[in-house]
Amino acid sequence: MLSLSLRRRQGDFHMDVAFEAGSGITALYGRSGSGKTSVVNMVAGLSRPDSGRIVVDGKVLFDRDAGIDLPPEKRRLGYVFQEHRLFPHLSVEGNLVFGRNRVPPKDRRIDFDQVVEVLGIGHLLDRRPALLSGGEKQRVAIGRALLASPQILLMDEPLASLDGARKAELLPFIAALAQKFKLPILYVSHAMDEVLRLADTLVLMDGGRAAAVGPLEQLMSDPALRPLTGRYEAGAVIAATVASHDSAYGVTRLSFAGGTLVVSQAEMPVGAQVRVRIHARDIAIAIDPPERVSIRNVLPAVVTSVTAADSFLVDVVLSAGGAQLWGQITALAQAQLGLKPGMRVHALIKALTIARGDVAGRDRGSRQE
Ligand SMILES: Nc1ncnc2c1ncn2[C@@H]1O[C@H](COP(=O)(O)OP(=O)(O)OP(=O)(O)O)[C@@H](O)[C@H]1O
Repeated sequence: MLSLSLRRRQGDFHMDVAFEAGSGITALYGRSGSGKTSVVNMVAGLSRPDSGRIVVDGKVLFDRDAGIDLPPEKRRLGYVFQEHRLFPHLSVEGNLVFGRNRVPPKDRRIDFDQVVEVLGIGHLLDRRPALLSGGEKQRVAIGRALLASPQILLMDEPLASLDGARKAELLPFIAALAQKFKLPILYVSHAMDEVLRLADTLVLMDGGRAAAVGPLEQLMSDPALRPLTGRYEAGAVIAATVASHDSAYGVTRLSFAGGTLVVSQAEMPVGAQVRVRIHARDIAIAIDPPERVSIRNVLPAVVTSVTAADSFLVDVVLSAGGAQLWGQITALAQAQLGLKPGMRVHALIKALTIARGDVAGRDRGSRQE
């Protein structure tokens, strides 16, 4: 568990950040200049806060009042940067061994062979970094950081320098790390597709502050946070499990807290954990249960909040069995329906509007997308 509370003035910019990050992947998300890298650098010991405290798993890394400020090499952190920073004169194996040798044998808790296997780099061990693709280099850099048996892994835009295909190749490896090595990860990104795929917890950074911290599904489905999440299209994100495939009709059924969702057939095994993005504009709301309607997803729900987004649109947050859905209807529709918190309604979602890219695999046990 990472717990931090930090203040630092850098030029005109004031950082004043506090949050806690538990197990799994915690994403620091925010626009350029919001302070994401500054947080990671302070945790790593690469820059010094003016005041505050940083604790990882009960170990105090920095405490201004107590006069504690461990140097980077004593912090037991792994750091993966945007660019790989591998040693060019060493082979892949040499780079990995370098990482492992940074810690005395008694403190090594991450197995060399397992790292090689999880990252799929066994066939590259003899090669020099210059002969690797961008994605392969980054996998080796991750392996080197892991083998130093860190208490937490810091990843600062590790995919930013890769093209779309390499990025897609690396995402499942990163998703597998936190679980396979029981290692919390602090992951900096300004790319929402990465964050959706990876993050358990989201820290929304804004102007040097952690403006909101919480489970990703909750923060993404909150219209009030739209100024921070909203460069991305409005909508909810729900956690679900692949329940069945129906090849005859080309559909997949996903089960989630609020019932079953039918989507176009997904290439994922039954039982896989997924995250589904449902765009606010694709939710229609009916007060009475609709009959003989083409829409397959009709979910009973309760209205949680109704807020005008602008003069034309109204945001309606719904709870479907505890899962939060976010719909947008016109102000005209709201004038006729008169939705209020507590009302029982039916959320209608066209299966067609949930595109393949909206269903992201979360099955960290496999390397499948
Ligand atoms: N050493 C420094 N001295 C003065 N100002 C700095 C220093 N380092 C960063 N800043 C400023 O602090 C602010 C936060 O920078 P930071 O790099 O943490 O943002 P970021 O959210 O990681 O941005 P990006 O997504 O562009 O990498 C910026 O306004 C930046 O110009």
